[in-house]
Amino acid sequence: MPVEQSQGKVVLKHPKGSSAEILLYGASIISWKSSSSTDLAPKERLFVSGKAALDGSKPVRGGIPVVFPCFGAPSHPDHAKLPQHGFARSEVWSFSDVVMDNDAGVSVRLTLLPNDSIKAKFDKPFELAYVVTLSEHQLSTDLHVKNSGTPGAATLQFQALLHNYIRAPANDVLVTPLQGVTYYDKTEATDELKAQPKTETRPGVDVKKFTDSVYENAGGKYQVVWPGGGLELKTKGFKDVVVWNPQAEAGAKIGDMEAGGWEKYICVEPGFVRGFVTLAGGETWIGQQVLTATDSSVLAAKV
Ligand SMILES: O=P(O)(O)OC[C@H]1O[C@@H](O)[C@H](O)[C@@H](O)[C@@H]1O
Repeated sequence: MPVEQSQGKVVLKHPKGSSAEILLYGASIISWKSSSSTDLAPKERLFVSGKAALDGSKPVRGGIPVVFPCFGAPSHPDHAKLPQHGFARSEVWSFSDVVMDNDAGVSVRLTLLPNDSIKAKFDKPFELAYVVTLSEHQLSTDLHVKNSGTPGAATLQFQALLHNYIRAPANDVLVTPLQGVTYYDKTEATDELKAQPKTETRPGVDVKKFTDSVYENAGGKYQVVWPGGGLELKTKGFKDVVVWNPQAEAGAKIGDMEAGGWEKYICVEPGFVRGFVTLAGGETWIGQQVLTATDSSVLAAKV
């Protein structure tokens, strides 16, 4: 069966061998195995820490957590009661339906609506739908955010981000093309320095040291390459991108990070995180990413 559901998990299987596993908890994708056009053996493309909780007791350290309605510590008054990165990654979503099931791909929709625990912290009318589509070499994830209030009712203001933990040798990986893009460096010591815009000068961004950079209006299409491997990210609606790797400096302080885990991934996270999306009652916003497994020589030729 191309879509299997069991014990809080949805598994997608493509006839050509790729697969994806999604927890209803947080709609967190915890595995994506895919071949590429030049490497025909499906292999794991995401990193999940060996110490990650997968039992719904805390957000998953790895995979693709969904960040909504705030990125980082809340900075908007509507989000004041929320934890870092909001509630979407720590609520149980509902399986809605199979959207597509054919040779091109298999696709499912999960949804999250306000419940009592959310309303206690964020009493705004919203509906979230998350459509995950698996094809031979690609994984697409679309986040639909609706202000479910009536036209003329209060606006819904939010940030959203897909926190991709891409399995890659962190000390050999490069992200392009971010040269010339304005970014904010969250590794700086003070709030004042964190808020100061910098301009990226590197043709390829590495994470050999502790990196936590928020690139604003970053272009929407990125290559993540390392010797012998690579991924391409294409996005819509997510105008910004965050590049994060804690290295040992910050990684050793993360309780659910396995020893040396920071050497095994890079987070490249498309989001709308500088400023806020504002939706009037009845309006919907869509943020989309398409991850394509490919090999670095193909990507290098495109850069
Ligand atoms: O530990 P968390 O809440 O999952 O966050 C991990 C990281 O997520 C990144 O998106 C942030 O830019 C970092 O500042 C943060 O440390």
